[in-house]
Amino acid sequence: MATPTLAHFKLPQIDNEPMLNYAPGSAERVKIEAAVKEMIAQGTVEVPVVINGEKIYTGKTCEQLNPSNHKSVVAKFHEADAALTQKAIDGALAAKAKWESLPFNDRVAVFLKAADLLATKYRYKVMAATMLGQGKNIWQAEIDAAAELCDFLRFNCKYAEEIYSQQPPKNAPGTWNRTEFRGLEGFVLAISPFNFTAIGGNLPAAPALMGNVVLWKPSPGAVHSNYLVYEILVEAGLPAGVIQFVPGPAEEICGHAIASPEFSSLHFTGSTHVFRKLWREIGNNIDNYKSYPRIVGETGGKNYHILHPSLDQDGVRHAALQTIRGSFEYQGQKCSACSRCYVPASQFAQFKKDIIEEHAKITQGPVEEFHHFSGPVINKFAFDKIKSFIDHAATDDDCEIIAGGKCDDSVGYFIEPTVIVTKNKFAKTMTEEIFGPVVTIYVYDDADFEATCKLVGETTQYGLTGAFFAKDRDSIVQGSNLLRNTAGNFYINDKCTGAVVGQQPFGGGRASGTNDKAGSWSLLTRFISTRTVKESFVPIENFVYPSNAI
Ligand SMILES: NC(=O)c1ccc[n+]([C@@H]2O[C@H](COP(=O)([O-])OP(=O)(O)OC[C@H]3O[C@@H](n4cnc5c(N)ncnc54)[C@H](O)[C@@H]3O)[C@@H](O)[C@H]2O)c1
Ligand SMILES: N[C@@H](CCC=O)C(=O)O
Repeated sequence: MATPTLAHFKLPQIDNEPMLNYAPGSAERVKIEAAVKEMIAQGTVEVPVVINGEKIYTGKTCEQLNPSNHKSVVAKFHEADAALTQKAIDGALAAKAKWESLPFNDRVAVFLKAADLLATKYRYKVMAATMLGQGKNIWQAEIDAAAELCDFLRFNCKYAEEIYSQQPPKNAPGTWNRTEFRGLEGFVLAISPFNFTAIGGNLPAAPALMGNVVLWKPSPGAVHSNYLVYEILVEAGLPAGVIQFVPGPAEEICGHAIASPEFSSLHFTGSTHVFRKLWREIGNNIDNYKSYPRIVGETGGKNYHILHPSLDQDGVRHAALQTIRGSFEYQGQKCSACSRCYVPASQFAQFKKDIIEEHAKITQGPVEEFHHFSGPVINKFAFDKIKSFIDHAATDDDCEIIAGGKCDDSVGYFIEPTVIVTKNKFAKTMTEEIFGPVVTIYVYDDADFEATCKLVGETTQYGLTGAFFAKDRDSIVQGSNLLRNTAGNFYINDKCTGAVVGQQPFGGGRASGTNDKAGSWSLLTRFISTRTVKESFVPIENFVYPSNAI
């Protein structure tokens, strides 16, 4: 039965999800503490593969460990394989026609409802899973699993509505022109990282909202929280098959999906080398696809803070505090985390003193000791990798560790927030992505500000985020111009992390990604294939034109 269109519906007002503050004794603090305790008491959770609404327990399982205490298994998840991936593709394609023909308001309602369920009924549960599974403290879990994910789900609806309202401005007499924003033919493959529950949710949800069907391969480091998000979408009314939840071996699942002629798009967030590998696989398979696949990927970074010589004492202190936050929040495991810092020689003594004094106030420990600013890194692989950077700096004559540097994986994967000062502008820790709580400072001559801006752009292959601290407007304009192509998200007198959906659309260029800007309308345009429709109302009477008259 055709669906009648009986009105143009207006979306509810879309605003950022208000962030709660979780001060000790507050109502929300009591609730999150209770949710964490309940989740610990519940023990290991079993997570299935979900295909066409069916929960599949394959029996081939993998464990997600609690990074604060690696003896504790957060989740045992069942793994899909190539055969199940094919079943997921077939099921998704079968679900597509009904899903994309659902009226826009009904599609939107699923995601708005999911956001409301997350903000209320499931807020503390998803936060607790993000804390215990991904090693976030309360505040980091709130800004990710509650606020950012609600914002993605809601703002996507607003942006989709704006896209749908873009119609041809002109119609010749007797005709009517329209634009349809179709989903892509085939299916989208969404591959998500461990570090943001919100990104996990957005990678499949954004294309699904635009009428696509999606295979979601979550990160093994975030399976529990991601599965809860999946269940919320289902409770909100997402039809079976529209998003297929397929955890398991990345190469087997993703390789099979990318080899399918029906593969229409990659929506990826993760490391640069994995994205490049996938891009190559897609390129190698180009003759077999029904359509040219859309490749969307947000990847690594080597983000910077740079201080201008114009800063006064307050400005330097502000930059030092923002550097502590930008480098060490969530143990530096944000793609946007500050990892290198350029300080003029005239300000270095004060900056160093401020950094060391503030660093001494950082406490670190398991996430269920709720007051800690710093927690564990995600797993043994990350621990060993980050430690190797610190070990390298410890033996490098050009480098001095001025704060932190200790690593302990006896119970959880703890790495002290570490500050290195280097004389080598191309030191290993100035050039390579570490993805951990390590920041390296390079001191430049005040007279070399312009050259240092050039250096910022030439030191790494990345271009994700950067922050510039300066006092007067002329310096701000100068720095902003010189640093234009070094970052997709550029901050003036603020830290280089903490982008908010609806406020700072997020993404970078160069090796940091395709810069399609998560949390904006432009990302959504990657998952649509427009159809232009012209309708004529009046029959023609002759095929010749006046100019053909003799
Ligand atoms: N630019 C951004 O917006 C952004 C946001 C978050 C994280 N990141 C980046 O993500 C990285 C950290 O996340 P991570 O450790 O989860 O990244 P990762 O690249 O190790 O994993 C990301 C996803 O890719 C999958 N994967 C790994 N190898 C694969 C393969 N061979 N084929 C197919 N899939 C494969 C993983 O299982 C996971 O689901 C960092 O580099 C960080 O900068 C970027
Ligand atoms: N919204 C986040 C994105 C981080 C990616 O890992 C930030 O800017 O901190």
